[in-house]
Amino acid sequence: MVRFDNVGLRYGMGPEVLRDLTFSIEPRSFQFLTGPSGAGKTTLLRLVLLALKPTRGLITLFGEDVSQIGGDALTALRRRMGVVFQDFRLLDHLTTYENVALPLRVQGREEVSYRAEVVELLRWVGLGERMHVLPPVLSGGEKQRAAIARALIARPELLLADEPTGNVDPSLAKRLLRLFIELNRLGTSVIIATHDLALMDQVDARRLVLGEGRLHIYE
Ligand SMILES: Nc1ncnc2c1ncn2[C@@H]1O[C@H](COP(=O)(O)OP(=O)(O)OP(=O)(O)O)[C@@H](O)[C@H]1O
Repeated sequence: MVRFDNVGLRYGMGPEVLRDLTFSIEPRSFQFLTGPSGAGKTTLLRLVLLALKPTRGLITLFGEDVSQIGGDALTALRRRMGVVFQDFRLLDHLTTYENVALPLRVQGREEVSYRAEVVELLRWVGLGERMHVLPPVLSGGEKQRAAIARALIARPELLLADEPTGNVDPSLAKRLLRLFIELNRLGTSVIIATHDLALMDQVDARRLVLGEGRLHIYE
């Protein structure tokens, strides 16, 4: 569902941050993306999300060469992905509940059809008591859980998560990891970018390791 062929990326006139990446992400697969700080994990996720264009090489997403499509078709591809950003990107004027329900509202669904689902997921991530407050009053860990719930709610085909357990304690990190595994079991491909070795050790999953611009894959 994602294929990179000899992809390179540089920011402006800077050095190549990613060099000759060739790999693919299979449907229903689960993998970690890791490597030292500054290795390019966020950059790679932004390429998959179509938030950045490669400087060279070919990216194929859901079978489409992304350099050949634009506008509405790109928006349609993006909607098939769920994302947890490092900085959460919650909308401050919407409640926690409304933020999490947003992907379903965008799909044009009626609130009666999803209300119970959103409330159940919020309870699962421990935000049952916080669903009617605005994001500015949430703690860092609560924001992170709201961002995760928003990324999962529409059961995307591909989920990208950038350090999704960076702000929570180990027991909650374990619980959130179970949520990602459950989503994967239901058919979503999952890519989790993380530094957290203890988290990775909990699952026997493929590891994509970035270093010096190159990718090494451990199956
Ligand atoms: N917008 C940008 N403009 C210029 N350079 C950038 C930009 N974004 C990232 N970089 C550089 O690209 C390299 C890779 O950054 P990236 O954020 O992808 O790494 P990372 O592996 O996600 O790091 P971390 O684990 O610290 O989040 C770094 O050297 C960074 O300074």
